[in-house]
Amino acid sequence: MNEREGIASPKRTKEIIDKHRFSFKKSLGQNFLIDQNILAKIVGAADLDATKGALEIGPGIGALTEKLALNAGEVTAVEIDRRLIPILQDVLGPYGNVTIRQADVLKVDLKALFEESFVRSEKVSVVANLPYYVTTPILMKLLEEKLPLENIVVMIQKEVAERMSASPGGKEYGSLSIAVQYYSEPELVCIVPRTVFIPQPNVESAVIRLKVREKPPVELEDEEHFFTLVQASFTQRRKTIANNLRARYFPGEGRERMEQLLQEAEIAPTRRAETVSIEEYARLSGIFLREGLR
Ligand SMILES: C[S@@+](CC[C@H](N)C(=O)[O-])C[C@H]1O[C@@H](n2cnc3c(N)ncnc32)[C@H](O)[C@@H]1O
Repeated sequence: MNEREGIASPKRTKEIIDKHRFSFKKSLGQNFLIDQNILAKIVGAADLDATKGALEIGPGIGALTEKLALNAGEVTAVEIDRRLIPILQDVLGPYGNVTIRQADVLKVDLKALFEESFVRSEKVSVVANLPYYVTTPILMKLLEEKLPLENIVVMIQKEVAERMSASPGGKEYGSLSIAVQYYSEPELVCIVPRTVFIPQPNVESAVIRLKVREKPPVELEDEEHFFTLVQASFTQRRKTIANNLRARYFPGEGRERMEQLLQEAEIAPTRRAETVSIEEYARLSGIFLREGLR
């Protein structure tokens, strides 16, 4: 192998694909990276060293896995497509610190996987070029399971990255921004053109880093209640928060009580959900719980 090019060059990728007669499956979000600079940016953003572990989701033919093997201590890669396993074993053979697992990451017991895979690592990060059809379920699973993670550095659809990192006040800000920001501090690393993939995806991409929080930014009595209330607030984006919440919590009743509760949380009832901060939603959730509104 040409060490400078690594696996991710158009020529090398084509050689591997031809050798193994591999055909891409669109349904599995298979768009492989063929650009060394983007790979370097992804790995750089994860802040890895030999004392740290890396979990990759969807290694494909191993372009990013190879960089992780060179930059981290223990590396585990979970790939759903059985046809890729012999290819990965072939191309990653020279690296003794990589373990390949064939599985659907959404069905994996991640806590058990972490215990088995990262015995020597002081910290672990997830680093991946994610399959776009399941980006949000994968990220929410990683965050909600409260795994001992340092960073999650992922290539995702640009539009989703913008929603995850949006601040209150804009049209990108919604329940996804709030969920992701409750568990992590997102930062957009770079925008990525379609031309660095084989085959090229239909959408623009971005690399985002989620620095996983040790402690949430707000203290909640009941996380489930908070997220239900946030979802309900965004039911119809054109409506005010008062109208959306009234429809969910007091269907058919007058607006007065709803307005009082919002005012108690220092949220003007005429505001829209997209202007309300995490702190304000947390306050409102506490007030609703006190009133028995579930
Ligand atoms: C966008 S490609 C990235 C491939 C490679 N990491 C790269 O950057 O070139 C996404 C990969 O995720 C795999 N994949 C799709 N769904 C998956 C799932 N539920 N669990 C694990 N891997 C999955 C696909 O087979 C594919 O290899």
